[in-house]
Amino acid sequence: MQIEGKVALVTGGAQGLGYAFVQALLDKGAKICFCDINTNQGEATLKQLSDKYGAGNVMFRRCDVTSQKDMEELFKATKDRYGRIDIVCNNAGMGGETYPQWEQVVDVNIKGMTRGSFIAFEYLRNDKGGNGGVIVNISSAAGLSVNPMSPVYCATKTAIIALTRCLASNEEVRNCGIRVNTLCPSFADTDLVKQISPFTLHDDAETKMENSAKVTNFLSAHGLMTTDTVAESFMELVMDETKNGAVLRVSKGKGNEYCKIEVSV
Ligand SMILES: NC(=O)c1ccc[n+]([C@@H]2O[C@H](COP(=O)([O-])OP(=O)(O)OC[C@H]3O[C@@H](n4cnc5c(N)ncnc54)[C@H](O)[C@@H]3O)[C@@H](O)[C@H]2O)c1
Ligand SMILES: CC[C@@H](O)/C=C/C=C\C[C@@H](O)/C=C/C=C/C=C\[C@@H](O)CCCC(=O)O
Repeated sequence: MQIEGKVALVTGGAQGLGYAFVQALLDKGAKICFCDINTNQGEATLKQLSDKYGAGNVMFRRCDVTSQKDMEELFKATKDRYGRIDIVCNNAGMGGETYPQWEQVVDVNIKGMTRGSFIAFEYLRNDKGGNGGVIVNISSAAGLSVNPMSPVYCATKTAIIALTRCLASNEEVRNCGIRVNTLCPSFADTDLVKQISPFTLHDDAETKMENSAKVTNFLSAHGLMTTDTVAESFMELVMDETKNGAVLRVSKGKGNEYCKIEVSV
């Protein structure tokens, strides 16, 4: 896929991996709409990107991906501004293993990405005025190899792999010219990783210290990628038109690994 002149929508683009995906797309000549629930960070990122790439090539809207109304308005505003949508990155996500945060994790990580995929179909489908295109859902290596410290987060990321594989292998979706891929990064240097707090049955200080040490050891064992490294893998899923239903794991230690997840037909 040639990126020059294409229009991309990225959720959770104010910082972290989403911000890196936005920059990688702008570097290739895309026009961008990014959203985020964090208005202050979104506005600050918008100013930075507008100064660098031109205000006509990037827009920001506050949007909560758990809100159907917000997301419908986001897609409509993007189409109204740029006249088309070709690329959708469902990136917004969060971690959390205790009540009530874990319910928000499920809402954002599963329902938010499902919502973003389904609304994207209405704008990309070439049988109803769209141009076809590609959806990249951001899962995680934690969706491929789970760990006892993040049961809820891992469950949500495994769900995204299943959602993506099912949608990509659906004949109706394929016949509308839409590709659906998922990226499964291992650890990258973002706020989400800095704020990790593992699942635990105990709240005593000693257990918290033990769990904190486990997380630190886990992180150091896997290593941290830069967000730009992850963005390179993301762009491969966007630009390579042979990639549909791809499950791409990327890690500091092993780089890119395409994973085979069975689809029963
Ligand atoms: N950082 C990693 O190591 C890593 C690894 C694998 C997968 N991921 C995934 O990458 C994605 C981005 O995470 P990140 O590491 O950049 O974290 P981050 O916390 O730096 O960025 C996430 C962004 O999403 C936004 N967001 C959260 N909830 C939202 C909502 N309801 N509506 C709109 N925006 C919302 C946040 O405000 C933030 O700007 C997530 O889906 C995460 O699970 C991250
Ligand atoms: C230290 C392992 C980590 O998964 C533990 C997390 C504990 C609780 C918080 C949880 O809700 C959030 C997890 C966030 C993980 C961030 C990045 C992962 O997506 C990367 C997975 C790396 C891997 O498993 O190879």
